[in-house]
Amino acid sequence: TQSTRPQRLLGAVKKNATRGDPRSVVKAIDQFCRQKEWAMNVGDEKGCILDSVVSELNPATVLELGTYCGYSTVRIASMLPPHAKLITLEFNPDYAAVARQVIAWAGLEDKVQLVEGASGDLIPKMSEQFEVETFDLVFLDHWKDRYLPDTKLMEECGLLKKGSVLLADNVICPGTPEYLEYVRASPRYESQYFRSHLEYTKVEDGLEKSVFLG
Ligand SMILES: Cc1ncnc2c1ncn2[C@@H]1O[C@H](/C=C/CNC(=O)c2cc(-c3ccc(F)cc3)cc(O)c2O)[C@@H](O)[C@H]1O
Ligand SMILES: [Mg+2]
Repeated sequence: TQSTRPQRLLGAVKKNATRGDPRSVVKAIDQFCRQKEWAMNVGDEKGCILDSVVSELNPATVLELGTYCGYSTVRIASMLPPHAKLITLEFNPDYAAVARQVIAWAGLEDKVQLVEGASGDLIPKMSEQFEVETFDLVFLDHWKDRYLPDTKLMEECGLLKKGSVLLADNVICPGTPEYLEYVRASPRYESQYFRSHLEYTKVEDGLEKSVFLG
């Protein structure tokens, strides 16, 4: 049977990255996507913006919506302080299986909890099932029409506190117009756009950083 692109991406990680070295895993995926096959990872250019937001925030609890192959999971988890936790949600079992191996290759299993399921179902269960009160950082990178409903759901479930940061990928391409309008118009958020490019291309894209004001 034919391999899938995520499986070929995993093969490139195992071939070119060093076990236990997250930066080499990130580099191997970026190289694979530049030289072999494009894939929808946040990529190296937007990834540097992601890194700067994480290092500035130094979050203890992180939620990622949409694991895909685990590229941004590895980028974020590799920068977390010792007892910090990253919960990442992924509803495609094939992608989840690849991501688990990418995260393991990077040696970051202890910092990451990959939960299989739909964000809309799992977000209301966060506090009781995953022992999380609030998230310091949420990285949104799943289906673009889920950014807004899931943000409202996180508000309703009390998962955001004053100072919590939402960082959203692809606000220009493919675009998340309803989400963008909401966080920019709402008095409960202070939003900032970081202009960049769609991963591995010259097309404009960017990240929107929105601080929850409580
Ligand atoms: C509600 C729910 N719950 C749990 N997991 C969920 C979920 N909704 C989706 N997922 C999961 O997350 C990933 C999906 C990511 C969607 N990302 C994009 O569509 C995307 C697309 C581009 C792109 C840009 C220009 C083009 F020409 C083509 C594609 C770039 C990107 O960076 C993207 O992120 C994928 O792993 C999916 O299973
Ligand atoms: Mg994306």
